[in-house]
Formats: sequence, structure tokens, C-alpha cells
Amino acid sequence: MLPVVVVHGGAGQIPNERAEASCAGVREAARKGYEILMSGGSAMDAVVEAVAMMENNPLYNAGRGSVLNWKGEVEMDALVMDGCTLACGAVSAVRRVANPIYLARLVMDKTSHVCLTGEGAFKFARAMGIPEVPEESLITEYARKRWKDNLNPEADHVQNQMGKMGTVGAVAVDMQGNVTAATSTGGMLNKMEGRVGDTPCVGCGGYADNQFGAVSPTGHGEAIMKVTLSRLILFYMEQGKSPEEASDMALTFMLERVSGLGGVVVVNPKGTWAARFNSKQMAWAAVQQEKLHHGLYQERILPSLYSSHQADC
Ligand SMILES: NC(=O)C[C@H](N)C(=O)O
Repeated sequence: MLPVVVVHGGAGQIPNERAEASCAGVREAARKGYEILMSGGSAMDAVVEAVAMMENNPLYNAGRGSVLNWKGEVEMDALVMDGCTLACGAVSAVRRVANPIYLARLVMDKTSHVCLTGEGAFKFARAMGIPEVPEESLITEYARKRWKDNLNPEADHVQNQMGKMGTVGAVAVDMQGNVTAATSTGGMLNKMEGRVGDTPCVGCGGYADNQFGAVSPTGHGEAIMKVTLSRLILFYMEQGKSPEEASDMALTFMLERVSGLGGVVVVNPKGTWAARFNSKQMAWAAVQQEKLHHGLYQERILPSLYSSHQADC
């Protein structure tokens, strides 16, 4: 088994002026995760720290830089999962915390629950000593401008969300062969207040099981939930598919069945990994055997957003 960390910075179409920095951010996060693994750290520490680093980077739609809901507020979702025990922790629609991924991990470690939401999640953060941050500190000029532009009811929210910036996520395999997944997001641009996306839903916004592997997805949350994307990929892997084949099959199914756009990072317990997407771009990076791999564009074209498949019911 070969330890590895694979991270993504969201599926979509990244504006040219943000592309380079988005790619640099995922590379930095993957290196950070890998350093943790190489110093004997756990796969859980590696994915949580890689994701926290991207939450702190205002370029991504997670933590600082999150997109705004229709009222102009930040509500964030996050999930962690440990493939050794199937322990998982999540928060949804949480406000005024800098790193929802740390809070998700605390839900896993310190409670008997899997997911805490809204005000309850925020109160739990305070009880755990996580400081309250002003909402303003999470909001960037860029996010506010996009929110304003999209107040127009005619705006295509799914297309706009997918078009500009993304959720962050990571998967890893450590030296003990444990696999983990972590995902964090501000959700969909101009979403309704209280909207919960795929990210905190186990099997949708991430999954990890030492028997099969781990997945962290990004993309249109409602579509991801309808096909339980993360678990579907692991189901295909359980049937003998490689991480790449399983990802492509599941992403194609999501596109054809519910017109869903998105991308995933995936590992199996041996350390075979994949970063695949059916959107135009997804910033991703992986480190294994001291080698950094990274990308932004499709290498091999999957059915893309430009071929509009609609399932007939
Ligand atoms: N860009 C994203 O990945 C959004 C996230 N999956 C959500 O729907 O909340």
C-alpha cells in the first residue's frame, strides 16, 4: 500500500484570473497532507489539515470565501469520515466558525451523533472552545459581488455556482492502510436559507471504508444527493472497478440520470487514486511517493455539461 493524499478545489469553470492561484492552493494543501502522512500522521489528520488550509484560502467556496445564501449570509456544511471504524462527523448550515471541518471532526470525536446543524452546531462549537468569528471575516468582495449579481431571479444559480469556484475536499491513505475523506463547502450560490447540500450527508458528500476506499465529491449538491455519488463510486469499486473506472461510471450516471455536474477525488486502500470530473474544470492535486501530480482540465473527455442529457421519466 502506498500512502497518498488527493485534494480538490471544486468542479466548475474557473475564471482565468483565478486559475493559477486555485491550482497553487490545491498543490499546497496536498503537500501539507502528504507531509503529515510521511511524519507518521493519520489519514484523518492529513485530510482535515489539507481541507482546513483550503478553508482558510479565500479563493475557495469553503470557510473564508464561502458563497452567500439569498439573504447575503454564510452557512457552511462539512463532513469527515474514518474508513477504519466508519466513524463520521458532520455539520450543516453552520455560521460564524472559521473552519467547519474542525467542527465536523469534533462531532465525530466528542458526540454520539453524526451531524449537528445550524444554531445547535454553533453552540457545540462554543462549548468545544472554537471561537466565534464575525460573519464579515468569512465574506470576500468577490463572494458579495457574485451574490448581488445573482439576486436577479432570472440568473441560473446552478450554472453560476458551478461556473466560478468550488467546494474543497480531500481523501487519503496512511501508512497503516486507513482511508479517510473530508469535504467542506459554503454550498450553492444564493441558496435558500437553511438549504443543506450533499456535503454533510454521509454517502453523498463523502464516504470512507477501509475495505473499498474513500471519496470526496464536488458539484451540484442536489444531483449528488439524488445518486448518492460517493457511495455509488465505492459500490462500483466493490464490484471490481478501479477508482478511475468507478468515478467515470458514477459521474456519467449522474449526468445522464439527473443532468448532474461535478467531480471527485478517490482512493482505494492500496493507494490507487483518481481525480475525475464531468464539468469543464476541477483544480486537483495528489502526492504519492514524493511526486506531486496536479491538473485543472479534462485529459479524456467525459460526457460534459455541453451535451445535455435529460432522463425521460
Ligand atoms: N460547489 C460545490 O461542490 C457545492 C456543494 N456540492 C453543494 O452543493 O453544496
